[in-house]
Amino acid sequence: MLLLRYVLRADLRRLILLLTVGSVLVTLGNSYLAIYNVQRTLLVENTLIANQRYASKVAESAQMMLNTAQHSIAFSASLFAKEPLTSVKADEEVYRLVNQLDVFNSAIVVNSKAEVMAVYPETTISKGYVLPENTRQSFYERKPLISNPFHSISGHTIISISHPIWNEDGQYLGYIAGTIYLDKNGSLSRLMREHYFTDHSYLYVVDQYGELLFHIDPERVGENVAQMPLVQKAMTGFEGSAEGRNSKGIDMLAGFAPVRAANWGVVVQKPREQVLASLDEHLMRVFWQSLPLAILTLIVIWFLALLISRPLRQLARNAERVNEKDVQQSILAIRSWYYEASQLKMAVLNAIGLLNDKIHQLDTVSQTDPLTNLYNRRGMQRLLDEFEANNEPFSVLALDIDHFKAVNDRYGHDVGDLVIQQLAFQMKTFIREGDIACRVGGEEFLVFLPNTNAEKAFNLAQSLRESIASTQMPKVQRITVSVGLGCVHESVTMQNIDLAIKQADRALYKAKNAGRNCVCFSDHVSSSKSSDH
Ligand SMILES: Nc1nc2c(ncn2[C@@H]2O[C@H](COP(=O)(O)OP(=O)(O)OP(=O)(O)O)[C@@H](O)[C@H]2O)c(=O)[nH]1
Repeated sequence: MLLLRYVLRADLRRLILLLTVGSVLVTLGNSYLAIYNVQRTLLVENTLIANQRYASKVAESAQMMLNTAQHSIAFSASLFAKEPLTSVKADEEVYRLVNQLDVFNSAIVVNSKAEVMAVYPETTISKGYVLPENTRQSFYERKPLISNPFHSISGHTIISISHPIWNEDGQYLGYIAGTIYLDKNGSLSRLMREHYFTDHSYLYVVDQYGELLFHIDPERVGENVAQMPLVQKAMTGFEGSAEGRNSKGIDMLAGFAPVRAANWGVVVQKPREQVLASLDEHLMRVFWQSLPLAILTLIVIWFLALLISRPLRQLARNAERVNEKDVQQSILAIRSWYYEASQLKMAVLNAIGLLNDKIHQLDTVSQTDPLTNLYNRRGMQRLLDEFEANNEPFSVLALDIDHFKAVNDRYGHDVGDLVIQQLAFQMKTFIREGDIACRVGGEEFLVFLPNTNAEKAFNLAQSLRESIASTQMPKVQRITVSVGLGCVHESVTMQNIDLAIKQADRALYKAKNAGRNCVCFSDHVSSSKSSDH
């Protein structure tokens, strides 16, 4: 809401700020997203590769252990080929197998009648025990075997590694076998446990039927997980990696590798969420590290926005007060340091110049009499204000055409106008530079003579009157004027000015009464003591 209000009160600076800050934020967001995506892909790929390598390494170790076990059993079987298979010899061999290698949990020698000849350690099975039919795989197949996992009579899940015993004549004497527990006491289990991870990764081993041979949760050993897609991949006999769900519905990144000697699959996996958790931390670190620079960037943007918008802002502010006197000065002072601002500044200055000219024109028109182009009463008042402001003494002539009514009556109004125009022209030509003539009524004029005393003014008035009287006028041949004179000598106040004009009027009246075509004046003109003559 606040942001909306801020935008709605938009000015250039805010817009630049919003635009640039928005762009920076979008760019930053994009960068974070890109970093996140690239890092996530990398992390997932690296985890998959790492898990595959680990699975491969563990599978290799298991393979080596099984190979060692097979070689040991094969060596023991070869011993009986050279020497007669006696009970004592068999006892010695099973004892050696279990204790020397630390691979087998138990060992057994079965003779050609499927009777146990030797067993170590003696548990539920003892010498003379005849193997039941369903446990005679090694006995019948007569070849080196790694059995499928099975539950022993003693309650362990075990595998058996067996080798047939042939004497030198090729006669089958039975077989020797070592067993490995798959539960926590077994050598295979110990081997797997060495590969425990501390980072939420874990591994498990399945046989060719998808049964768990090893799992970090010992309770799950023996469970069939063949339906799990990851397990199915691991059971293909190839090394690889894949993403998939575990039995609890958790997304996993898994690597797998086969133990070919036993058709097993080793799977190493890590929850995807755990892998990506580090990425979130990483991204937060990137965010905090880039924050000072981002803040600095925003400050620089703010400063630049200020710098760019400043001349335009100042121009706009000045445009608001275009009527004020000093506006042109303040616009000239604006530092328009780039092209657009400088052009705008010129345009605004030109516009203000034009406006002032226009105002001046209108002003002049409003202060000028259209018929004669002399000042009218309004123009005269401005003049008087200046006299007062400058405390400038002056004399004033009140001038009126004699018997002008007769002119109008005889020649018509148009001729009367021409006469007024001609008279005005003659007055303007006659008066000195600095003197000012005004038309204040139909055929009444006031002529202001700055810094001119009464005597000088009187002489001037006489000359003007004579000049008019001797000038040829349109149609009417000749006209005369009567002139009254007033003066302001000192203390040029508006009151004294009014008094001087009134005195000039009265003097004019006097001149009319004196027979016209003459000049009369008041000698005391600037104070109430003045009187007319
Ligand atoms: N043509 C013309 N006549 C004007 C104008 N303004 C005033 N008048 C006339 O000027 C005449 C002034 O006459 P009056 O004031 O009686 O005085 P006068 O006839 O000049 O006689 P005195 O002043 O006493 O000598 C009137 O007839 C007005 O109509 C104008 O602009 N043009």
